[in-house]
Amino acid sequence: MNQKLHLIFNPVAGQGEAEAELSEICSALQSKFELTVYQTTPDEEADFLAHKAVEQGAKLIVVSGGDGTVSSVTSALLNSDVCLGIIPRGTANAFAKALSIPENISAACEVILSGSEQKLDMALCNDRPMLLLAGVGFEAKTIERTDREAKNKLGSLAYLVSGLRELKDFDRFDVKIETESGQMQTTAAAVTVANAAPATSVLAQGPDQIEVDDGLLDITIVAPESISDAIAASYELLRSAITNDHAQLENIGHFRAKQVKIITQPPQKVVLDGEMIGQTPIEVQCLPNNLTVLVPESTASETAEKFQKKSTRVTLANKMRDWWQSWTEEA
Ligand SMILES: Nc1ncnc2c1ncn2[C@@H]1O[C@H](COP(=O)(O)OP(=O)(O)OP(=O)(O)O)[C@@H](O)[C@H]1O
Repeated sequence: MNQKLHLIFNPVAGQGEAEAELSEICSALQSKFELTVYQTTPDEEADFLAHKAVEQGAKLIVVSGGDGTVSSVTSALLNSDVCLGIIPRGTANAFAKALSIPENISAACEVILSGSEQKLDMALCNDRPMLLLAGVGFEAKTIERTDREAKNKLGSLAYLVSGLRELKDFDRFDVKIETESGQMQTTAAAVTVANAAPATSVLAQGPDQIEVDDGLLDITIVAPESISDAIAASYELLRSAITNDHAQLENIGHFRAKQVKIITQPPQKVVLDGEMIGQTPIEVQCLPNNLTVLVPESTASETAEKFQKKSTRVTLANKMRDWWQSWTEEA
């Protein structure tokens, strides 16, 4: 008998033809799985449906929608042995990009049919599940400015347009950051705490590479003095994302921690995995190896290779800790 698969499908995500996309997904997956399909509605959101599927004994849940839908489903999977598949159909598809899952429906279905299981870290931000990142300040304002109408018209360019508008009058704020190894205070325009992030999440790109399975959060602080500084910082972060090299401007800081508390003055808006969740303060805690996701074979083998390079990573982490200590002593 075929393995059971529970599909959670958001019919309004993205800009495609939902009905045709659903039937494409079902016919691709039916060859190997016995499907139960749930469609999200304003009353029955993805997290509710995912909890329902888990209660019915689901061992494999596939989510198809944008980042909001994927994030919602992960909330039902914390600390469980349920495996998650992703068929991205949103505007930004940051989860899929971060895990190298293709944005084309038939290629994403192929990953469900023949991909590999990978264990990923999850995190909790103010007790809500976080798979990608929490943005404080600039990023949150950019996301808030990007409405449904703009996303329908411009797709992912809508985020860029909002970001450029926001850049024109960016604000700075005082921030106190506490981790398990120390605390610091500074003035910043954006603070980003990332568990995983695609290259398109520019403000998270302080480090050379964001590891999805290292048990650590990557914290990037951008502290420009002027608009031209802000533009230079954005450019440097973009370069860091493209070249996998860490950002090298004086007004960009980066470090790693298992948990972090961020307090700002005045309070700043916070975006969590693409959704506005309120204001600072936030507390984020990494939950190592908490989620199992189906990824392309190539992503899984890259991860295995990374484990062989673990000694290099430990050296880098030690360097980072020394840098963090000297920075906190100066602050
Ligand atoms: N049937 C529905 N009708 C109206 N809204 C829905 C329905 N199902 C889900 N939603 C809403 O869809 C939103 C989630 O959309 P999602 O983030 O997945 O897609 P997106 O906005 O296209 O993508 P992205 O986050 O990449 O920009 C939630 O706010 C949820 O309330």
